[in-house]
Amino acid sequence: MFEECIAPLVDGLFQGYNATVLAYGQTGSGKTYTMGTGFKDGCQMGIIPEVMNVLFSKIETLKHQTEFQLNVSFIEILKEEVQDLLDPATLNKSDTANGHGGKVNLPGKPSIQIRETSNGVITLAGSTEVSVSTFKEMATCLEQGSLSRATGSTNMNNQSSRSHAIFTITLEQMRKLNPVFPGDSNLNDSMNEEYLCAKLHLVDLAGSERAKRTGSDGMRFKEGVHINKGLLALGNVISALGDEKKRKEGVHVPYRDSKLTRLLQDSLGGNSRTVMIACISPADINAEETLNTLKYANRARNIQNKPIVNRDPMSSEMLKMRQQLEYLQAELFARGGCSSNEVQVLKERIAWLEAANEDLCRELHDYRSRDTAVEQRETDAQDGSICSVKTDGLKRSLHSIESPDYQMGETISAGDSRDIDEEVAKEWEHTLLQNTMDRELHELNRRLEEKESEMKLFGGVDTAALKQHFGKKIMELEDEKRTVQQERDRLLAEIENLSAGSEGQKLQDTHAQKLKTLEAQILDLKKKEENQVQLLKQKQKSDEATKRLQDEIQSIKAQKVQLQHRIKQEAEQFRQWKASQEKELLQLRKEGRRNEYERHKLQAINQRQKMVLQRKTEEAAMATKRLKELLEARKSPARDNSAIFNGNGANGQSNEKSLQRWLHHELEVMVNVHEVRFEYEKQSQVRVALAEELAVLKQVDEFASKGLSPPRGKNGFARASSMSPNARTARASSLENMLSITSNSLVAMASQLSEAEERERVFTNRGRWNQLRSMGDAKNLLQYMFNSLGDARCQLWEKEMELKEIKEQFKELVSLLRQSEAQRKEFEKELKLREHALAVALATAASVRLCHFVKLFFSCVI
Ligand SMILES: Nc1ncnc2c1ncn2[C@@H]1O[C@H](COP(=O)(O)OP(=O)(O)OP(=O)(O)O)[C@@H](O)[C@H]1O
Repeated sequence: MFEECIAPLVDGLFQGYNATVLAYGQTGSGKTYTMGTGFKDGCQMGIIPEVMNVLFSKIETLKHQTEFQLNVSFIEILKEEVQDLLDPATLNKSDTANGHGGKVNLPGKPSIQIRETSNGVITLAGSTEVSVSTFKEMATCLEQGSLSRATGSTNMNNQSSRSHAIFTITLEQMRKLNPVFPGDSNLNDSMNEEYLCAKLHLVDLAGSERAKRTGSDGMRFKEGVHINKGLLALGNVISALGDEKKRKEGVHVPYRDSKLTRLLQDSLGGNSRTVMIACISPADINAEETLNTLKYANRARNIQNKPIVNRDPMSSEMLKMRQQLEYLQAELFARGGCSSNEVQVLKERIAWLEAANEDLCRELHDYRSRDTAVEQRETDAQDGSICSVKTDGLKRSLHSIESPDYQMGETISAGDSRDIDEEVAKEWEHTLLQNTMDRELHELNRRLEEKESEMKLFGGVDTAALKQHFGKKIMELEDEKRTVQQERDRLLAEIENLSAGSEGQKLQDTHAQKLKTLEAQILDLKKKEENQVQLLKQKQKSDEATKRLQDEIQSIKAQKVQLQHRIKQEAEQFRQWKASQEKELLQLRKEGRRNEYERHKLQAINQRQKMVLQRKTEEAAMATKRLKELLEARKSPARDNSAIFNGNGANGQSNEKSLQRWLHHELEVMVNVHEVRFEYEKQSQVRVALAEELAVLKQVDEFASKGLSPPRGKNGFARASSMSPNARTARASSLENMLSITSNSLVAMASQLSEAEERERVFTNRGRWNQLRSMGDAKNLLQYMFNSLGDARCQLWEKEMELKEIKEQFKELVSLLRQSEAQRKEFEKELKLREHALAVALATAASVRLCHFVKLFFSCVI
């Protein structure tokens, strides 16, 4: 953990970054153990001793180039009071005071105050800061402070920390920097130094605790209340900082609610790199606390700090000046002595700037023309002119939308397919537009980056400083020129005054020589001055070019913002359109599903009807066939009769049998005719119903084709008009099919019936009994008929009895069914009552638990 989380913070200290390590968790979970705040007898366990090790070994390696100064302070917050653990006065008393809250501020010693400096840094006024230079010294401080810290025994920890402890290491460093002017290190020492100061807070918080579990009472209980209060305030701060929503809303962060949060203000959301260690217990009895700690830590993860390098203001200023100086040095060095080169460089720069400017103008023009084209496309799309380009992708997507299944094909018919066309075209158009705009944005970004990097070439140049520098230089040159000119004038005057003697001649020569040199100097100075003026002018030009470049960048940025805004708008419009489309599609799908269901239902009805009809028709056909056969058999009565009555007249018994067969046959014909007539009537009724339904369907279709709504309230119209056109067609064709089947069957039956009637007419009156030739035959037949009638009656009676029995059984079944239905209702009622009772019981239990929790919460707060 140290390598992963803490070592980088220690490294950061050397770069001037503040850091904080916080250990948080329930009592007895190992915070003190982890932090090493219980450092005793040189036993090096925990983070603080480890930090000390790394710190001193690093100082050892860097000490030849940096001066270090280390200070430590160690304080604790006990019952909302800040106590100094390194105060020599309290140190002596610690033996007696420790562990039992016997800590009191010594009389005369002002208590430690938390202050905030003008630049928002939190300081502790009155706390002892011990300067240390070795590991041992620092370890002594830690050990002494740890000994002075308030600890006490609870049920959950033998040596429970009763306060929040903060061990602070302040690292000050004075770094030697490389001199700006090589070989000029004696110029100003302070300019070649950098001062950094960083603080590392190592915080061992007191553990959150529940009085019931820690078994604390009296003073220990009061301590616990204070501890929880401080932790609650810390929780509120973490919550305000860690909740993104709250952060965005700018919710007030209650740092001032407790001393702990006030002291850690910088560490939580401020200028510090902070690590929070969540100490948890693996015991299941602590599961709730463990979960709370993890939630706490999870929230703390979202806090965003803003660490900065803590350089002292003088040092920062110095750094800035150094950078400026270095730049000027470089400029001077680049321009020194070779003015024509310099002019050349400037000229090149101007030419390049002008070319860049032209490029920018051209791009701007391109962009504007593209922008107009996009706008044109937009207006076209609004006018409803759908893009005529139909790519493969478009066709594919059209196909995929059209294909799904029957009901979609049914619902998305002619008119709807146009909608799909429009939808796909719109989607396609949106993608096209979005792509174009994205490309444009990308292009703009690229150019902006290009321009900005070009600007950087100029950006680094402090033009005002350069101008000032050149102005100063020109003034200096002018001064120098003036001095030289004055010298020359003086020499000229001297030459004139000198007599023409040899001495004078000699002096004159020397003066003339001097004069020449001076003239040459003046010329040289003039040249330099001109060069400087030229440079200044070039500089101005380059400034103008820079300004133009800046303007261009601004304009590109404005365009970029506009484009981004349009992309956003377009995306939003498309999203809304898409949502409405999806809603419509959903509606259509729903309708489609309904239609599909209807279609299946109709199919099933058609199928069933058809089957029933077929069965009936088959039965009718059978009856008709039988009738036909019977009638065929009766067509040759003479032959039969002769066979019956003449051929075997001698045999009386066989004659009797023949007569009986004849009677049977006659009866069978009669029954059969009855059956066929019955079937005929039934089928006629079915046919009428089918024909009526078909007529209604056709009328509804007619109305629909005319765009009218069919008359309301008319029989069958409502059902037919609720059907989809396709379903109507399917039903109509099925009806026609069934009609043709019934027609055929009816025709066959009608022909047989008419034949039977014809025959019947022949046998009316006594024609039927012409078969009987003698009284004996008649008596025999009558006897046979009487017997048959008697048998039939007896059978009828038996059947009636059976029917009666079945009816009785049916009645019993119905009453049983009613009883079981009543019982079911009773059960349901009872079940509902029980459910209600259970819900009430649960709610009561929950409210009791809530009350208990609230009570507990208030007791903690109090
Ligand atoms: N990782 C560990 N390995 C071994 N012992 C541990 C470990 N963590 C904690 N302990 C032991 O558990 C006991 C309680 O630990 P510690 O005092 O650090 O808890 P704490 O969280 O600081 O409690 P409190 O909040 O009450 O001060 C100590 O005896 C400590 O030595």
